[in-house]
Amino acid sequence: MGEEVGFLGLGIMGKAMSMNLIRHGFKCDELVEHGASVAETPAAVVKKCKYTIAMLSDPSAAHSVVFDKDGVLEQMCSGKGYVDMSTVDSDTSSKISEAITSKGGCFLEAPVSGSKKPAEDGQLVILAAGEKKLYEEALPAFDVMGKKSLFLGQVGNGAKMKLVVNMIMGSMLNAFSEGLILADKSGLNTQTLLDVLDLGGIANPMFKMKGPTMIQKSYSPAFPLKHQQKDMRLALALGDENAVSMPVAAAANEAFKKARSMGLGDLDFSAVYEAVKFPQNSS
Ligand SMILES: NC(=O)C1=CN([C@@H]2O[C@H](COP(=O)(O)OP(=O)(O)OC[C@H]3O[C@@H](n4cnc5c(N)ncnc54)[C@H](OP(=O)(O)O)[C@@H]3O)[C@@H](O)[C@H]2O)C=CC1
Ligand SMILES: O=CC(=O)O
Repeated sequence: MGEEVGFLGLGIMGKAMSMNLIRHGFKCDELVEHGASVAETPAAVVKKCKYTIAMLSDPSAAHSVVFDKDGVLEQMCSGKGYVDMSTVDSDTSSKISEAITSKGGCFLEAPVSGSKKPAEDGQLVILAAGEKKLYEEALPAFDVMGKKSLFLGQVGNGAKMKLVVNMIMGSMLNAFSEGLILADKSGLNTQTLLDVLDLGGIANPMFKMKGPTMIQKSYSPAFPLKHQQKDMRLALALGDENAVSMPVAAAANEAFKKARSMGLGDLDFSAVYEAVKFPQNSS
């Protein structure tokens, strides 16, 4: 990926990831600042660039950027590559893959694990699947955006891996929220709980990072709650398809849905703490 790279989707993640590409000498299209040029439509980006990377909110956004009028597909052709790093379900990814390859292009899905700070620091974990040749071509870009890239085989495997990881993460955050509430309601100091957790076998970076801000009710979005709920929903659908019973994840999804209904969808996903707390406060 020596040539100019197109980047579609400059939200929390896309902005940080594309900035890293620019910092490391990639010429990035679709960035307003820092000397990169801006194109009007996804089709115009694809026309101009050999490689286009997308980092979009959800399956519907990933789908429409490719298939809608002035979308990626209009200018896709042999010799071009499309790398979708959004978190979507494997069906969406497969449909996009089929469309891109039917026009002669190459497709790779490459969702990432790691949030705003790892994106800024080039420390993401990249879960790629699809066209191996495109993976190899994309590695120099992945190396500046991430600390580790994995190639997981056929299209869909990257999407599934990402959903499994985020299903676990969302369930853990709910258990953590309940623990904070239980500690508080039973007269314990929540900061002491964080210290104890950090010393033991269930210490982890998420509890360490989110715990103090949750205690302070500070939910500036690194990973928007609406996206975590989307991931729980998609992971539960994957469970349906495979007849995997997931009562813990289903309960966690309900809490994220409740948080959305409370208007917390654009806050950080740790704001689920407020939804978990709410029934206790209202009783
Ligand atoms: N934030 C995080 O910690 C992580 C997020 N992810 C995943 O990465 C993806 C992006 O997340 P994040 O950056 O946080 O999300 P944001 O909500 O900050 O950004 C989403 C981006 O998608 C664009 N978009 C949405 N709908 C459309 C559409 N119909 N057509 C074109 N563009 C569209 C938005 O454009 P506009 O602003 O113009 O609406 C924006 O650039 C999601 O799939 C998320 O699940 C993965 C790992 C970590
Ligand atoms: O998808 C979110 C993350 O932190 O990874």
